[in-house]
Amino acid sequence: MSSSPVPGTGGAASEHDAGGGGFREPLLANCACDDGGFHDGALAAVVVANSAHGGGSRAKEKDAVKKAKDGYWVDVHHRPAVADVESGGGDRPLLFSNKKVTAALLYPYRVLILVRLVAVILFIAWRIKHNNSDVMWFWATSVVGDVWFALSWLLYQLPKLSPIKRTPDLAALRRHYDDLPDGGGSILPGIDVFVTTADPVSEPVLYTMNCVLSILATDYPVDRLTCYLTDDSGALVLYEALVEAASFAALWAPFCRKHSVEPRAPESYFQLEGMIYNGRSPGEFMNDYRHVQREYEELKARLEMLPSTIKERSDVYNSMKAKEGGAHATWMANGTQWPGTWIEPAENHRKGDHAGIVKIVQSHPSSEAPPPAEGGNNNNMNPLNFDGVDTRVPMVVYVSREKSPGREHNKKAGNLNAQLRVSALLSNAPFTINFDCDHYINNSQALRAAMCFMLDAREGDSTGFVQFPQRFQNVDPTDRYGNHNRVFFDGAMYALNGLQGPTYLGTGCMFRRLALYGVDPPPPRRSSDVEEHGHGGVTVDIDTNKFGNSVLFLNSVLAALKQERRIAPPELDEAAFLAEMTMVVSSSYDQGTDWGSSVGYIYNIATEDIVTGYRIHGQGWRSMYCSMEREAFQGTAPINLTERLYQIVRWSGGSMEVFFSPYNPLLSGRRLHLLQRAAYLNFTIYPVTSVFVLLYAFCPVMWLIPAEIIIQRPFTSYVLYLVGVVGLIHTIGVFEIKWAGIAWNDWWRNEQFFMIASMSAYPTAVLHMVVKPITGKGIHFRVTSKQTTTTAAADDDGDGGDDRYADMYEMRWVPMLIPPAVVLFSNVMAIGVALGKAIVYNGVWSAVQKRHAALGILFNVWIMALLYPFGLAVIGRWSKKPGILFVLLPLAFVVIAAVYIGVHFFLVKFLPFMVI
Ligand SMILES: O=c1ccn([C@@H]2O[C@H](COP(=O)(O)OP(=O)(O)O[C@H]3O[C@H](CO)[C@@H](O)[C@H](O)[C@H]3O)[C@@H](O)[C@H]2O)c(=O)[nH]1
Ligand SMILES: [Mn+2]
Repeated sequence: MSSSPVPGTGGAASEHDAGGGGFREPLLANCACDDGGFHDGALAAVVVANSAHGGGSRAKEKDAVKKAKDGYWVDVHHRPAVADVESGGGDRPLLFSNKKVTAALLYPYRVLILVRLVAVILFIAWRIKHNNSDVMWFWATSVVGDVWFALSWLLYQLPKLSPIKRTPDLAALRRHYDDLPDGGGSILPGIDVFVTTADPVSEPVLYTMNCVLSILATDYPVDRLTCYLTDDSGALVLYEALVEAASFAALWAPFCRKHSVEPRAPESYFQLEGMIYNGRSPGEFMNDYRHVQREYEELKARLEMLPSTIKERSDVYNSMKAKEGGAHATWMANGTQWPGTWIEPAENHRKGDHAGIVKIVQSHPSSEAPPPAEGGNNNNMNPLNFDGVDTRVPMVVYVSREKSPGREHNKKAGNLNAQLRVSALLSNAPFTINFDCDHYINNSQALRAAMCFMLDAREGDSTGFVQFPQRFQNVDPTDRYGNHNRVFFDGAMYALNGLQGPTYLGTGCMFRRLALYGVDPPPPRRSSDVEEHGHGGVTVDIDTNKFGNSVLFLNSVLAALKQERRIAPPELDEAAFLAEMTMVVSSSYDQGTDWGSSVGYIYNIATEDIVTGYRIHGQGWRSMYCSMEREAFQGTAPINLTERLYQIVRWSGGSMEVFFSPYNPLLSGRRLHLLQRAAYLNFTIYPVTSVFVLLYAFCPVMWLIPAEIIIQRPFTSYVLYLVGVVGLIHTIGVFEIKWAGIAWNDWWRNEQFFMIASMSAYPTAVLHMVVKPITGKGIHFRVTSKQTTTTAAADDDGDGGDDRYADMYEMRWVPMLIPPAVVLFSNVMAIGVALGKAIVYNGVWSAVQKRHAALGILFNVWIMALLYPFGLAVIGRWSKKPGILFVLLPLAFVVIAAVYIGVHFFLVKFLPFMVI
């Protein structure tokens, strides 16, 4: 396919400008997600507000930012005739448009990269030539460090040379797949949606159910969608919560459809303050809204009560059965014992030791009464008027895989694989999408958007997965701990999008089922090939060694290869079918098969996401990064520094594990694009950089010793070179910020977090790798804490501020925090002492010495600036007052300088031989 840029002319209708039948503009103008409820006044204002934008100035501001962002991108024009012949796609539509960075921005960006490359080479050559240092071992190590920095920067930078942005064309998808002229309904393919949860305690049930509800109410044909929740703890609470959520969905989903509500996660929706009504029935909105909100409050109350409801019920049953003796079981509402974990743990009923469970919570809509004909459906169950609205709810399935003591369960990857197999038996949709339980669908068009990429005429068939950016809703406005990660999500990922595609990021990713099964992409079709269904031209061994011992599962793989779109469960003797489903989630199913290696999500690596994406790319599939005007998904991020760093340990350690695995990007992945390979290589080695960063960070200590120690002479040229190469990184950054459409703050936070992690999380991960051959233990997948301290820490400091970010001010000291603390402390000391020395030796120091001192201090200040968020974390709740460090630090410098001067003159007088 060839393409030519024609700036300024519109390409295919984009998600944003799709008119009429397409996606409407975001419904919400002003979504300050404050805790405040929805007052009647506000509600009235909503309905009246209509086009008079509630949050006018903010909306305008947003518009301006958006324009500025898009101003740096131009359409890549597609010449249909060429592509159609090449792809053999015949009548298949183009479903997305491409944009690339404008030449005016891209070329200077590339030139700067080249300039820096040259500068770095000159710098290293200069250092080697001037091997003159007061501490030679340090000199040698730092030269090695500089070479490493250079290589790792290259691996990081080269894949970013030609970023691409792609916008799904939802209107075209509707035209070609939904509103078919002959009234044939929708021909969209099925999607199996997976939600994983580790347990109901570390991952609040309310979040998980909101995730499920956002799926059940999303805009996709209900009979093509199945929602699976896999509970890795086998807890009855989660099963019953799912039952409750599915039944609430019967009200929630039609309400969302009728009033075009966004987002379709009720907790977030009911927190919205102002919105423009965009549905079809403004007159009925207020009444419906109040009714649904009341019902939702009741659902929440029931969810909260579940543990005690279950406990009380179980107590009653247990006392009834007391005479028969036996353990204290946990009982389901229907009077049978729960096969999973019990409140009072017992043999075969405790965490890590329980049976596999598959329960259909809500059956497939086809097995129920057909949707109401126009004007129908005003039954007693539903007091609202849902005339003409599809009131059906997609199929909902609860899964908990079997756990046995002494077996490796492979954490999230194992969980997802079990889900993949169960779904193959039940619905076998050709596409799957998975969510962490703390993420929800924020844009009800998101699944359709992903489908635009999967079904596109050009690259649809070779697209293995479609990844969306991860966005977070609970991060403080200053993003103190760099949770938004925009440099990664909007920089690195758009960059890869111009190569073979973004990496898999763990959540919000739609997969082609076959790509997950380890099947190769189909060979490019030529125009002479006839349009055929099925995965033509690829041979796959479908055997039990590869896929395991379930005949039904093997059949499902065959069906998937033929692209038979089964979505309703096969008709089979129910008992036998249940037995087979339980078998595919048994804890031994994977053993001796390719699950976890060449089939499914990959095992034994803490970042199952990166490596699974790598495996799929290595087979030649491509992936797509899907950006939407209204964020597709939202999730939560750890806003507590300790938690955040644990997460980084897992990511960086997991990434390095990839290097020492069969998925090493230097050696494997036969069909990887060269620069894509470079990017993956960078992912697997970047934490090593921290070893050298740490070394440099300790340099300021030299101020604390009496002698002047110069690590590289001539020192002035050295510092100037450093300023040059570091300065160039930031100049390149200025360009990158522009095309990535991010703020300077995002960039700076990223720099700061790289530094903080380089002193804590990354070296910890490196250490893990070093001792791994001895201990045999990999990086532990520790579930990221999601507990909100909002209620616990209710404003006890009386400052009246909101405590939404209470968790941010709590730092748990753990060993990995020692190095940054030492660096921070020695920097503060060093600056203070340097100040004292400058005063004491005023008039004694030569001009050169003064210059050296000034340059040294420059370095200290730089490190302090990078460590700023860490400094805030250290002072805990004091950091609520912005800018406090700017008072505290100078104070500390002055005190230290004074102490230094005092000690100095004391020594001069009494112990002259010890003068410092
Ligand atoms: O034994 C386990 C452990 C975790 N999970 C699930 O895995 C998901 C992610 O776990 P979390 O602790 O929230 O990890 P994060 O640090 O938030 O996850 C990021 O990093 C992970 C890789 O390290 C990716 O898998 C995630 O998608 C990505 O959001 C959650 O839904 C968990 O329920 C399980 O199902 N079983
Ligand atoms: Mn998470």
